[in-house]
Amino acid sequence: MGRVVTVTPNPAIDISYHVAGITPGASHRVESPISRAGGKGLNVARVVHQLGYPALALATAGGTTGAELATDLRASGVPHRLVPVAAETRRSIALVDTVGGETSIFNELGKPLEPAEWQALAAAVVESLESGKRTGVIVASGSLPPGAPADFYPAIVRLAHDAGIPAVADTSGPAIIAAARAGADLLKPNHHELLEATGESDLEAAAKRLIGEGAKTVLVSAGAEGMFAFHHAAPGGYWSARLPEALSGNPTGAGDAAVAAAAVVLAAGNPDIRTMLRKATAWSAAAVLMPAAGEISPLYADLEQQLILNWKETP
Ligand SMILES: O=P(O)(O)OC[C@@]1(O)O[C@H](CO)[C@@H](O)[C@@H]1O
Repeated sequence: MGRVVTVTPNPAIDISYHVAGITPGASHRVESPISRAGGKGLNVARVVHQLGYPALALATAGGTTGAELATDLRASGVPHRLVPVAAETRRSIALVDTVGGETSIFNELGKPLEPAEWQALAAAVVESLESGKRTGVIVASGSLPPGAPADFYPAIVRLAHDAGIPAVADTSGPAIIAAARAGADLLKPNHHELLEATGESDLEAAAKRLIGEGAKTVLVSAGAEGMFAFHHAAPGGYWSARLPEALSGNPTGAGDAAVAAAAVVLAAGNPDIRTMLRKATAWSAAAVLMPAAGEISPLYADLEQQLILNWKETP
């Protein structure tokens, strides 16, 4: 199987605070803060690597947080290449209420990159494709920092297609529409990102809009409701998958685990939508059981056995 190459222009140092009972306006003590290299594409590469599949993470890194990100990534053993940038790498904070069951996420926007830094990141993608190692899929993940070139993710999709391999994009805002128009093989927005980016009020209409724009498959993660899969060759309906009972835990990175699963399926040259949906839903649920993003519980295979899969015909 070819490796999964992930591209993360706007990575983050992810800080997770687990607190038993969060009261807005109150002061809280945090016993065991977790701090690690994050950002969607790094989480995808971590999960792919954890499950023993080949991965390469490409990302930017700058300033002290960038140095911290580099140290943590090195320690993780995930194969990676970091493009040095002048701007300080951002932080993202997840507040997990272990009693209330709610998680709140605070994503810094990130700082603008220089045009030469964007070119260096794109060049790293080209070099990964030209290296002797076979790449099976390219995954472009995460929000873009302010001032990012609108064409960056579409350009990544084109690079993948020129190399004859599929491209996945997991992002938000106008970048999702741009990736769809470039013909991305898979888009994986969450429910809220999907409605926000398309301006639709209904999940099905919104996903079909992305297919209409040019995306081949749209996987929508919808928390406790599970996951929905729309495919361009099956316009008469969509698949859904969910567990009999939703799991509680830390949902940060659950979507990235879903992307990791879908990327492994695509890289193996088996783009069957049901296989992709099953694996993506199970890995995503297994991520909720872990304290921080970028890893999944070994229970993922058991969870896959429990899934309820449905095909819904639509007019
Ligand atoms: O600002 P983005 O890129 O949309 O989200 C960033 C982020 O919250 O997403 C990951 C979880 O999916 C975290 O590791 C990370 O910091």
